Amino acid sequence: MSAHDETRLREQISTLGRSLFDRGLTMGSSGNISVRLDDGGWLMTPTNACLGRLDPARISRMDRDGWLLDGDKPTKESFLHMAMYAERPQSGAIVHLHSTHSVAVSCLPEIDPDDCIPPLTAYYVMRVGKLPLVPYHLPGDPSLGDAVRGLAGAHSAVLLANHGPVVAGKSLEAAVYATEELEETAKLFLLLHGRNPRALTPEQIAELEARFPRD
Ligand SMILES: O=C(CO)COP(=O)(O)O
Ligand SMILES: [Zn+2]
Repeated sequence: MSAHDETRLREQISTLGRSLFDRGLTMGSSGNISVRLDDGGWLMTPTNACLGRLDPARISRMDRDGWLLDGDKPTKESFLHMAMYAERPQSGAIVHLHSTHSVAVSCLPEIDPDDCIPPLTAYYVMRVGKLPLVPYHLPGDPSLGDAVRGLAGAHSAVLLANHGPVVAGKSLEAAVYATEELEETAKLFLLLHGRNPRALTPEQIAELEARFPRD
């Protein structure tokens, strides 16, 4: 990857981070973003950084073993991102947010831990699919990586209990789109609570998956 490409990726992380933050999709210094590099390493947002005010030059660059090569100290969830990448060679980027409605769903006692949000809309099926719940762990706890490893091969998105979503995509743009779709569908799910909404049928889901395969 050329220096120009890496510069472009650093700018894209900062631009999309600001867009997510400015729309209230994560608060304070919560959330983190990573992108896989051609050499097997990653760019990751620094720990305790506000996604709305990232400095492209200070984004952490790590090698394929997770050692910091330059930039600020990486997110405390770096091993969570790396565990997900290890299971998903097709994924080029990961977004983790504390987006309000998704976090709200992650706190509900009655959700199905194998599939937290029903298939309410076509775009949710196209961008997210089945969303498993990962049991609660401390933020930054290395055991979170192990918990995600078993699920990430079959799922591009997981929901951390009482915490928030972690979403992988082929590109950073794809991961951001999927995270936004997840948040909007979590909002719909909560809006429709108690109203017995009609979810898509297995046939409708199969048709979408055939026509618009996810990564
Ligand atoms: O969302 C977060 C932890 O889960 C934010 O942590 P970092 O500031 O270390 O990225
Ligand atoms: Zn978090």
